[in-house]
Amino acid sequence: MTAVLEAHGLTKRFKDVTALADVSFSIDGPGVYGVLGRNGAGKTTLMNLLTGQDFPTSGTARLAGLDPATGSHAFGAIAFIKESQAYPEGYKGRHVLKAASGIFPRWDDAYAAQLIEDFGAPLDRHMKKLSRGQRSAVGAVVALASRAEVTLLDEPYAGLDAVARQLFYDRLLTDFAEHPRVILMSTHLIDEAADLFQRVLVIDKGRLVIDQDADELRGAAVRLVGPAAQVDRLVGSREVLHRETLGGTAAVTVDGADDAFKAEAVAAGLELAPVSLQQLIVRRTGVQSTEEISA
Ligand SMILES: Nc1ncnc2c1ncn2[C@@H]1O[C@H](COP(=O)(O)OP(=O)(O)OP(=O)(O)O)[C@@H](O)[C@H]1O
Repeated sequence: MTAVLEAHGLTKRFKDVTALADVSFSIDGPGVYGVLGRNGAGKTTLMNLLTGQDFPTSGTARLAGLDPATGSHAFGAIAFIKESQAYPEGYKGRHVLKAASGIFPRWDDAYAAQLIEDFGAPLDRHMKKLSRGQRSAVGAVVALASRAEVTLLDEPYAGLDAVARQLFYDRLLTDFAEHPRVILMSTHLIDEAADLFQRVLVIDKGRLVIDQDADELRGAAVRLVGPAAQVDRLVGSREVLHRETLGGTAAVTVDGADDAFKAEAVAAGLELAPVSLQQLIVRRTGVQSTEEISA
């Protein structure tokens, strides 16, 4: 089977900056996939390479088995929505939507009209004069109503307020259930968007450091709180992502916590709390820390 999106040893250097280093992965079928990472991690670079907006220094990117820059992909099969989208001079929201309806064969006019109302996307003002949130609103309509087989979203809703962002997540999940497709979305707002993703790719300083099923990842770490000696004994040689102590009490975030370990912790009377996807990623991609908190 031909992968829908594929990277093999994908590397991009800008003079002395390595934006992406030896990234390999394969996305084989419909799903909502998260590309997560800190500022400057390489998320936009990855999306630019996957859509042929830029060329790799080495390695290969493939979109539906073809080179994204030179392959003859089906017209309108790919949508790439990004915050920094440039529009032709004089374009208003309605021009953007009209153009999109001509490009994407699965464009749904009725759905677009509903989304325009939901997001309050202004149609009669020049794109250049819109606020960041208003531009994002137009982008969100295109992102969803295009129903492209492969949709790449680079922080598409970054300018939207919290209410509109929640609406975007709800609409995306509902529409995806009815029209499954490959949606690859980058975001900083990990906890907010966490429930959308079935698989998560985390990039740190250009390297792909996590490529894992989101549910597996969510259950992989726990926070244990209890008497320090007891916590440490139970943790043993497991990887500690974070440790805080207050007097004789320790709070330790442990990676690789399986069901047996969790049951043992509960049986030992230790407090056990789940670790959110955001906390886990921050811990795995941040500096491992040990804190002594003075009372
Ligand atoms: N055209 C360019 N010229 C030089 N350096 C670049 C260029 N584009 C990106 N970079 C550098 O490559 C690295 C990765 O940038 P990229 O935009 O891919 O990160 P990002 O994960 O999308 O960041 P953010 O979350 O802040 O948008 C950064 O160090 C950035 O400064």
